[in-house]
Amino acid sequence: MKVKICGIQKSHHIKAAVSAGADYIGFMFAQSKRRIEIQEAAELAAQIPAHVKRVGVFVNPSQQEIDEAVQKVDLDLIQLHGDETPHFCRNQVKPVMKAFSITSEDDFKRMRDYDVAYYLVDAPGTDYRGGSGRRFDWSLIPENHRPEKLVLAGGLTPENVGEAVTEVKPYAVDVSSGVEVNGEKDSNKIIAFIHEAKGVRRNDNL
Ligand SMILES: O=C(O)c1ccccc1NCC(=O)[C@H](O)[C@H](O)COP(=O)(O)O
Repeated sequence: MKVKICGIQKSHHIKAAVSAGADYIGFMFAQSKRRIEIQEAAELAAQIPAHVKRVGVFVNPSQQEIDEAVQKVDLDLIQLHGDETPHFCRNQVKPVMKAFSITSEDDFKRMRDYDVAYYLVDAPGTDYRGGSGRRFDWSLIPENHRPEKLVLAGGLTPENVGEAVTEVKPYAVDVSSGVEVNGEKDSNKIIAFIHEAKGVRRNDNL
């Protein structure tokens, strides 16, 4: 199981995520309490080994904004959380992970218009367009929805990610709020989440 840790802002959280086996690390460039400036993200990204993918998260960005972040942060993937059109997604220089808020089965029909590398399914945002810490009803995900391209997000935690992996069988799981304490990322939670998602037994590291 692949794991993406989103909204990282500190170097020691990158170290925790990388050492526990994270596959993707996300930087928030959109309006969010987790927002980071491009220059800061570039400095943090330099600490990420090449086998871990760097993801830039945007909401309705301009092309110029994406291009600048791709170049300065050396992004591997672009995550789009707004109302970006299929055409906009298709015309990016890096693979796109398009986020969809799920409230009904119809939301999956909308996805058919998009030809992207990954489809991230998330609960609807509250204050922002993502990162709400809320779960959506996983039973809305159609059985045949290309599991090799599905990224499950929304309200995942170290406690429920094992169940999510077994039930939904996505390509990857994505988390932000569930690895935070008092609104800040927490290294122990990051490590626990990655281990639970990947099925690493707790005493494997002893
Ligand atoms: O995290 C945010 O603050 C955010 C704000 C605006 C757009 C997207 C945002 N997050 C994107 C993510 O990839 C989150 O990990 C995903 O929405 C799940 O969040 P959570 O339910 O908090 O685990």
